[in-house]
Amino acid sequence: MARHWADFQYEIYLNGMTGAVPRLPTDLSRLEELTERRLGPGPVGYVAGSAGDGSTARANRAALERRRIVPRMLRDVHERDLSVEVLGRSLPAPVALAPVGVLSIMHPGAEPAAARAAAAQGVPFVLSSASSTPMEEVAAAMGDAERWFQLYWSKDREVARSFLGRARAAGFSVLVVTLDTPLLAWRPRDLDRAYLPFLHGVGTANYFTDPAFRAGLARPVQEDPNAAVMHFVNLFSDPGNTWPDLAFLREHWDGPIVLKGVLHPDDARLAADAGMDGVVVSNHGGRQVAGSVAAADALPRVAAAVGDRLTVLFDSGVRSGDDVFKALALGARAVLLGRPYVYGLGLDGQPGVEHVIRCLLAELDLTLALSGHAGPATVGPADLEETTG
Ligand SMILES: Cc1cc2nc3c(=O)[nH]c(=O)nc-3n(C[C@H](O)[C@H](O)[C@H](O)COP(=O)(O)O)c2cc1C
Ligand SMILES: O=C(O)C(=O)c1ccccc1
Repeated sequence: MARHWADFQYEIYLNGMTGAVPRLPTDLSRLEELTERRLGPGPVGYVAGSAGDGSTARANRAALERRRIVPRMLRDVHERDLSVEVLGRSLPAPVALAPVGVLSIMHPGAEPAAARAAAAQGVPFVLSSASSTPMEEVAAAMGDAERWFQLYWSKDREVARSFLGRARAAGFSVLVVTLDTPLLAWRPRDLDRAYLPFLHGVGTANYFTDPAFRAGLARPVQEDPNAAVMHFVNLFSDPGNTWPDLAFLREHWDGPIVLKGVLHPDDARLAADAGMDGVVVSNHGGRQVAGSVAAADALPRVAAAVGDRLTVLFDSGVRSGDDVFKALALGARAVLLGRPYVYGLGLDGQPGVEHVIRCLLAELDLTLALSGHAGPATVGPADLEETTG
């Protein structure tokens, strides 16, 4: 049975008959400001911050806003089904929650709260390597709901291998390997406050619980936490990796592998040549390369290059159902939702994340219907026009 996402709209109006209004805004682009007002600028600064002067994050929005939907009429949109096949799994809608580290800075419920929300709504949760909760605990909070694991590919191969084994054992099905963060970028908002969450021991839970990581420490984590943090910072990522190194991942992961942070069509082709299953077209929400191409501008080029060989996913700048529609039209099979769900978590824990997912998908359902589509399959480049102004 297809889920009727748009019913959330009537649910809200019906609840209004008894005087209730939603606890959070239904325009998700308003969440950032509200979160900052309620939580203060500190944690929100880390989440909202970007590389350089923030122009890449703005370019992500501009590239989506520049494209406008051209709705079609009289196409029978009475019965709709938003489900899609992605990497061999059937998803109820073309959306998953993006990997976001250090969620405990936003809410004490952290990753388990967000993961429960994703599970309750049936959308996949992608757990970050840099989560503030060990992956086994997050998995336990999710039952058998769909979960994917994001790998920060450690310099210590034994740690990377150990993470893959643990993730597999904990029921994570798809591996998302992030390529755009061999180093953390120049992020003035964090630099000006001299704030890096790891130095406060946040975002290291998977490492500190890992036998291979602990084997590299001279003394146990509890005895010398500062040394453990420094060890984490040193091995967290490996700027020395090159394309042939992907063979290591294929060897140690028997499910689908998706490369996150691909923007150039030639890199997408190299991913396909290396036997990968998919790519996430993403500039990390503008947090890595200042001045980078907007993700939505890169998307159609990557889709044209490898759309027939790889599953193309997208993130960076998605704030509404119509943004999801546009990403599908530009060639994405599904999108990852980033900052909006993190603000939902900060404002209201698990219910806040569920609110965000339900708003996004209700709006997508309505956008599809009002544009003449009964589901994602019929959406394509002809549904958009690009404005110049
Ligand atoms: C606070 C924060 C932490 C993030 N941590 C990770 C991470 O651990 N791994 C990863 O692959 N991407 C990480 N990302 C990037 C997201 O997965 C995603 O690419 C990005 O949020 C999309 O941009 P948007 O939020 O503007 O839509 C992080 C993003 C934010 C905002
Ligand atoms: O802040 C980020 O964007 C990010 O990707 C990250 C990297 C390491 C740990 C936590 C988050």
